[in-house]
Formats: sequence, C-alpha cells, structure tokens
Amino acid sequence: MQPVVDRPLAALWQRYGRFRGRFVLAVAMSTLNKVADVVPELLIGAAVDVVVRGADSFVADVLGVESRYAQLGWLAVVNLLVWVVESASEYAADVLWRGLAQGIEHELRIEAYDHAQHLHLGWHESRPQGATLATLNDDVNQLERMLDVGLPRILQTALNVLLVGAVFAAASWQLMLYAFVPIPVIVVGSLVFQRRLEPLYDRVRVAVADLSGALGANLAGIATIKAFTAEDRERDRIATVSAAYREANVAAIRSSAAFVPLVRMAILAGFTCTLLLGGRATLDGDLELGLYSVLVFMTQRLLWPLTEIAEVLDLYQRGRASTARILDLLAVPVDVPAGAVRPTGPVGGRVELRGVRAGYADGPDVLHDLDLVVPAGETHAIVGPTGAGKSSLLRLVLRFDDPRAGQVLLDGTDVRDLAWDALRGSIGYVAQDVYLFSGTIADNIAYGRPDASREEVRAAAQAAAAAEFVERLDGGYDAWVGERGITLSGGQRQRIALARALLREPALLVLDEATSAVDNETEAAIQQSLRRAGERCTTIVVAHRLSTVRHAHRIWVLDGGRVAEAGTHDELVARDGAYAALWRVQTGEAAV
Ligand SMILES: Nc1ncnc2c1ncn2[C@@H]1O[C@H](COP(=O)(O)OP(=O)(O)OP(=O)(O)O)[C@@H](O)[C@H]1O
Repeated sequence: MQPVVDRPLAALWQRYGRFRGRFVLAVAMSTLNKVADVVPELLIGAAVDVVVRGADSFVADVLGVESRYAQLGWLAVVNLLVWVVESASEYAADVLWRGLAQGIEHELRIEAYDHAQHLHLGWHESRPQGATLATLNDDVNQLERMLDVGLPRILQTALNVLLVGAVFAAASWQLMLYAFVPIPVIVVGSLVFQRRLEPLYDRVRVAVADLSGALGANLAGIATIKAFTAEDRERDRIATVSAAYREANVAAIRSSAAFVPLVRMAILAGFTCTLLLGGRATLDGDLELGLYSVLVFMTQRLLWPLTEIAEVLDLYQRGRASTARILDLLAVPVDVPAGAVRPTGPVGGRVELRGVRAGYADGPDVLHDLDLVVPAGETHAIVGPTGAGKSSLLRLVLRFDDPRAGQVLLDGTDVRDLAWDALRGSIGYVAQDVYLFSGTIADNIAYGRPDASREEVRAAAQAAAAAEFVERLDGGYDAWVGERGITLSGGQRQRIALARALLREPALLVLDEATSAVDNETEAAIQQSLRRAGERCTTIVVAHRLSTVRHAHRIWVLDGGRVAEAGTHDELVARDGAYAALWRVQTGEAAV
C-alpha cells in the first residue's frame, strides 16, 4: 500500500497537540541534563588549571581563594551539585520521554484499532489480517521506540554540538573549525544514507507483515495442517517467507553497518586536528594547558555520539515509516457511514429488499434485482444451492455491505438511514462460522447484553438447547471457553451463539446455518424454542437442511442470486420445482 500521508511526523505533531506541554518539559529536562553533563569536563580543565597555576588560576579569580586545596575542595562541591542536577534531570527526562512515548503509543493504538473496527467488513476481507495486525502492533511499537529512544538521542546529539561548540568558540575559533570539520561530512553522509535506507526499510516492513500473516494463518489452520500431514511443506513455506524477511533485513543492515566506519574516520580526523593543533598552540603558549585538556576531552564528547547517528537515523526511519502506515490506516475513510435515524417506537422487524443488486468489491453481481418481503413477526427461510447468495443477502440486512442498486428496508426505513444501534441493536445474528471469545460461557452468551442477569443467561441457554450441556461442564456457566471456543464442539458452539442472539430479545433474528452442526434431536428442541421466540420477533433463517425451515411462513428459494421460487413448504412441494426436488433428495424419496 502506498503511503498517503507524506509528512507523518508533522501530522503526528498536529494530531497530538495535547502532548506538546509534556514534550516541551521533556526537551527542557534533556537540555538541563546535557548542560550538567558537559560541566564535569570543564571542571577537569579547571582542576588542571588550579594544579598548574595555583593562585593565578581561573577558580582563584572567580572565588578569591588562593589555596590550591581550597580551590580543589570548591571544585569538588560544584561537581557534587552538578552530579545531583545531572542525575535528577536524567531521571526526569527519562520518565517524561518514556511517558510521552507510552501515552502516544497507547492513544494511537486505541484510535487505530477503533478506526479499524469501524471500517467496512470488505476492507478487512480484502487484505491479509497479518498486515492489519502488524500495523496495530509492530508499527505502534516502532513509533514508541522512536519517541522514547530516538528523539531524546537526536536532541542530545544536537545539544552536544551546540554546547561543545560554544566551549570551543570561547576557547579558539580555529580549533572549533578543525573539530567541527567532520560534522558536515557526517551529516551529509547520514542524509545520503537515510535516502538509501528508506526503500530498504519499506521492504523489511512488507516482509514482516507477510511473515506475521503467514504465521497467523498457519496457527489458525493447525488442525488442517496436521490432518494433511503438511507440517514439512508448511515449515518450508514459512521458511521461504522468513528468508525473505531475513534478506530484507540483511540488505538494510548492510547499508546501515557501512555507515559507521565512515563516521569513525571523520571523527578520527577531527580528534587528530585538536590533538595536534591544540597541542602546538599550548606549547607555543597560545592556549592554556587546562583549556587544551578540556578541548581534547570535548572533541571526544562532540564526535563520538555522532557514531550513534546511524542508529538514531535507523530508529527515525523506521518510526517515520511506521507512523505513515498507522496514519494511512487512520486515513482510510469509513465508507459505510451510519445514518442517524432511531425509531421512537418498538421495532417490528419487517424486512424488505427492493430491486437489490449486490456484489463484492470489483467482482460481478451476486444478487440480481432481488425483491423480497419478510413481514414483521413472521419466520422466513432462504434456501438454495451453495453459492446462491443466501449469506450475501443476510449481510445486506446487517449492512455489512450496501447494495449496488435498490434498497434494504427495516420497518420501512432504508437501513442506510438507521443509526448502527437502531439497526444492528435490533438484530440477533448467528453467523455461519460461529465466533466465540475467550472468556466464560456466561460472558459469551451475555456478549450482546453484558448487564444480563445469570437467570436471563440461563433462560437464553435453555431456549438454545444449551443449558443441559453447559450445566454438565466443569464450572457450568463460569467454565472457560478457549480462544474461538475451541474447547467446545461445533454444535455446542452454535448453541452458545444462538443463546447469545436470543438473549438480546431482538426484533429480528437472523440465522445463517445456525443449527447445521447439531443433531436432529437437538435441532427439534431448538426449532420449538425458535418458534416460541418467533412469536415475539421476525426471523430470517438460512438453512441447507430443509427440515429446519419447513414450518416457515414463507420459503424463498434462491438460485444464482435470483429468487427461483417462493411459498410455504407445502406450496413449494406441490409446485414440484427446485425446492420439491431438494426435499425429495433430503427425505430420501429420490436417489441422489
Ligand atoms: N466476502 C466475499 N468476497 C467476495 N465474494 C464473495 C464473498 N462472499 C461470498 N462471495 C461470493 O458471492 C457468491 C454468493 O456467496 P454466498 O456466501 O452468499 O452464498 P451462499 O448461498 O450463502 O452459499 P453457502 O450455502 O455455501 O453458504 C459466491 O459466488 C461467492 O463466491
């Protein structure tokens, strides 16, 4: 995905204006710390000056103390004070920078996650889950590293140059020039290097997203891998993706490692200049010995931190790229905006599709000119061969997708005009592939109504023919359901999902193959409960097993995205069309 935010850090600065106060404070503390950090070097110079010049030293001039011992004592006291300031400011700066990084990291992650969950389902389906996960996780962490390690280091390096520059300038501008000669080389080199690294880090990111996507998909499909003894093949496939990641990283590392020797050479040149030229000036009597020793130390202090510039640029580059990706995610428009209509009275649950044409992304239409009405309080079934468009139709009712043409109406209002809670809040939905969250059985049943009492949870479980097996579980309603409910059987999962939908007492119950995995006896019990529940709500059922739907008020037979026929079970059997043929196959009256 090409980044759409071109100045990500400026955009971040704009976005998080409320952190600016803390940022300024962190900068102030880092500055104080750096100043305190430079002072000990000056004190060394002063100490040499005291030892060499005694009563004529700089300290003697300032304090009016002649004894060398007393002067050294004063220097020690100042050193102690500086040490206290340095330690305290370092602590404060550290806490502030890290707090800032953690604060922004947290807010950005939550914002990005929240935005992602409001994005169109089609957006999620059209890209690997690993890529979204990598943005929400790795990218946000990378930004945090840039903020809590990279930024303070950049600042310290800049302050270093300024402060040491000031000391040099005060001592000898010629020496300052020599000591500073390497800096432009390093900076220009760094910029060139940064430009080279940018595409390399993009490759690393793409590779890491591929890798986490592949790992996630494989772990989700571990049972299939085992069943097909595909472990070796999958290991090789992961090895290929991992090797691509390794190679992308190696390429980036090779470039970044090449930079450090260049910086070292430049530093050595600056250091040698100060050593030689400063030494000559001291021998010639143009430079105080104390100052010479300070400058030799200072050159080290000035230049060595610049070796870190490579690492800092590395962090900056990665952080910048990560920020761009997070902001790009945040810039994806929520193109299925909710309406604002909230019906005042109770929702009846009447569903109507008028001339609906629908499809996915740029693909062909999967539903064609569909007209269908489910009056409030009735139970209607949608049946038809696989791929006929049954689930696609339900997705329109829930507004996971919008039709390309035509309208979907709930109680006469276009679903596009309804607020989410008015639309989805009125619907109890059981998807074809049930998703349970890791938590207790009760948590899962009460997912749509977290305030439900235990009695209500139990009643819903009863209606979904789940109570009996739940009570037999160790812990009953407090039994822990593993991630995606893997500790339950398929039929048990479906019944929990059904209980979850029923507990909402929805105006509209939408069931997509909700009982496909339960046995006939359990299904009969569920049908009975559903008929009771159906007295209070409208129900749309998609089912392959026709016994599930034979009592429906109306059965819609879809074929190739169109309504092939519709009527009650008896009418359709009497018509002797597609439904009757299917019925005969399922009841064993016809040979398959
Ligand atoms: N998320 C999707 N993205 C793209 N195409 C899709 C998507 N979901 C379904 N389709 C396509 O839409 C068509 C209808 O699929 P749909 O799932 O609605 O059929 P169905 O009648 O529910 O089938 P089944 O009985 O197998 O569940 C199929 O051709 C399918 O390939």
